[in-house]
Amino acid sequence: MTAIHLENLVKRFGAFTALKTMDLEIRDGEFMALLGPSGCGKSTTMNMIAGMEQPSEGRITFDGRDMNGVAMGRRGVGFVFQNYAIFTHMNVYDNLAYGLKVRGTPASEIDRRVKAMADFLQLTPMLDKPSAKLSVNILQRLAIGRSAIVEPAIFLLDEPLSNVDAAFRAVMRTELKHLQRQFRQTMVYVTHDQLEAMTMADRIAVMDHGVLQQVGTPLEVYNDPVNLFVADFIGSPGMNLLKGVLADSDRGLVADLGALGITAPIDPALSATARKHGIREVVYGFRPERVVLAGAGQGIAMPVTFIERIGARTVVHFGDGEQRVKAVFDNDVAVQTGETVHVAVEPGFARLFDAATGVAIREV
Ligand SMILES: Nc1ncnc2c1ncn2[C@@H]1O[C@H](COP(=O)(O)OP(=O)(O)OP(=O)(O)O)[C@@H](O)[C@H]1O
Repeated sequence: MTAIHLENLVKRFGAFTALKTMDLEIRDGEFMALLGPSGCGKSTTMNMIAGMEQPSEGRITFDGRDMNGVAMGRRGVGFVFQNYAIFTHMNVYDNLAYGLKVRGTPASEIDRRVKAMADFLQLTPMLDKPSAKLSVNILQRLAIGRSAIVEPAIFLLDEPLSNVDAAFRAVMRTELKHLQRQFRQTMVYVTHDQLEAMTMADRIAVMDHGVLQQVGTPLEVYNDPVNLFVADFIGSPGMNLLKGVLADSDRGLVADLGALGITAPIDPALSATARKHGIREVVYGFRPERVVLAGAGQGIAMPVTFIERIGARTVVHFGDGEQRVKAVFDNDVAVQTGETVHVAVEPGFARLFDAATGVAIREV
């Protein structure tokens, strides 16, 4: 296990700055996901940890040791890419054994570990199969096994599941988490898929445009996004984000949600921050999972425009135009398209953002 510290990391490719600033501590044995849209700098960050790219500024330390100038092969990292790096002229057994052989591990030890890894990844029936004949799913599983078998202190995975099919991806999410629990490696996992990050990671580093936006546990980034980017990127469907203007009323500060024709009361602690910073234009956010059906005369009356039933979950779309609301219910819900129903947000689950900066308004 090794702690990784990225300190004021910057990466430029000529005039283009791919990573504008990155300060991140990845703890010993932690599963950290680097999550963000395509081009945000995830792979660039990962390649610098691996030693494939050198930082333009800042430094990377492993357990306090500066990695600047330390070659890739001497960093003790295992790496799995989107495109599996497998020796197609070898069978499954020899691919798994390769890393141990080059390290001079005794043959009996190699045999024991290859069989244990094959068993763990359900590759035992294929051990003597030529790798060239394997399916994409099995190849990626083999690529993971081949890197994991040498038990690197740090295991880096860059979108390892993006080429495999959906059912296999779900299986591998569980297996990768198991693998990490078993070997207690420090794992850094690059993905643009928030579901992968949410289900596997201990903490998620959310990135956008070469800038780290937020680091937190899956629940922290889900419940308390620091800005509108994180609020929108995390969650499926994303957070409901309604434009509003703050106004004084006899109920204290309220957000006038224009097109919805309602005013939402603002938590006194958040009101104090908003007043202190003179914020007027806001975005009022709440998770679709926190919308509840309210009794007649309560909440907001909204027309149901569309219903998606996805197995045990139902996504109900309310309203149209700019101020639309989505709600997710765990079970089938007794509403019909075209009907007007009353909905409300569970108390304590609304979030407020400064519309000008996109930053979450927090208690001071
Ligand atoms: N060697 C390079 N030379 C020039 N630009 C590069 C180089 N490598 C990456 N970039 C650019 O840096 C930015 C970040 O790339 P990076 O691969 O880190 O993004 P990413 O978040 O991993 O996205 P993706 O999932 O699409 O790979 C992109 O705009 C990319 O085009």
